[in-house]
Amino acid sequence: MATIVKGKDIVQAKRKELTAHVAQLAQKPNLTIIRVGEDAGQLYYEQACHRILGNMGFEVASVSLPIDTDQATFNQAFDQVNNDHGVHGILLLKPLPSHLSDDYASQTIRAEKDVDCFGEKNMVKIYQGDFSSYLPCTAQACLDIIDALELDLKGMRTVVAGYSLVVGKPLALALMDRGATVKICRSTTKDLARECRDQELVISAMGQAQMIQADFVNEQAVVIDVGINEAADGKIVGDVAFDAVQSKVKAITPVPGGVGTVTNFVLAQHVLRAYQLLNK
Ligand SMILES: Nc1nc(=O)c2c([nH]1)NC[C@@H]1CN(c3ccc(C(=O)N[C@@H](CCC(=O)O)C(=O)O)cc3)C=[N+]21
Repeated sequence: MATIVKGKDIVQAKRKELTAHVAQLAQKPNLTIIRVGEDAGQLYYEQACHRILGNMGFEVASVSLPIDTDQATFNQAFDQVNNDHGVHGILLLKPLPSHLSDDYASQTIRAEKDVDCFGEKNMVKIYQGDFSSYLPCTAQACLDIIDALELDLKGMRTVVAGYSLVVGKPLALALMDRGATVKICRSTTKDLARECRDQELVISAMGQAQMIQADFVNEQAVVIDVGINEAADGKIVGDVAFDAVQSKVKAITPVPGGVGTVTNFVLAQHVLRAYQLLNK
């Protein structure tokens, strides 16, 4: 039986501290979420942000644009949020509809407001090995879970399955920076089971339910499930076949209640940092 790694246990004490800190500020730190369309995963995250950051004393606002918004209108809406002095952190929900590019937003976002690290300035730093600025919240959440488990990443055989700009790629770079031996896979990797089977740490961020099965893992493995997928019955599930895998491995994060919970807390930390940077 695996240790079930609950996000709540990792963030609970720190959440109290952060809430107390926020209560003492002159003004509520503001997170503004920009969403185009009505994607289920994005709405789920957005609602969680409103509820959880709201309860911690943040001000959370949403700018919701229709799915057929054109590029000029999108850029204009982005400018408005980026230039608004009342906004401290910006979360642009991904993915955007395929007819829209985030090039303009990524090139112009004020680095201090870039709490999910999609802007070019912050992204380049990560590529250069400078992790002093923001890391995307979900990638940071995985590192926080690794730290809570006190895993020694030096030389650790690690698979990152999934290579998105918001999770897989920055996470792989951060793990390499900490000395891990990182193998990057994706859902189309030939024989993914074979690539995962002898790994000490398996992180799945592919966004496909039931991808990681019991024969992908060994008894010593730690499994971090980043996936957020909607099952046929409307429930949210991860990338890992949880019941089968948890009976075999050393430790595993559940969905919901695992990485997502920590992601939300990291976002709150980043918005507080944005507030501090902008009020210096
Ligand atoms: N630019 C960008 N960054 C993202 O990080 C991003 C995104 N776009 N688009 C959508 C997906 C989805 N996602 C979630 C993160 C946390 C929860 C979450 O907080 N879940 C909690 C609680 C949910 C609840 O209690 O309702 C949990 O799993 O325990 C959910 C979903 C981030 N995404």
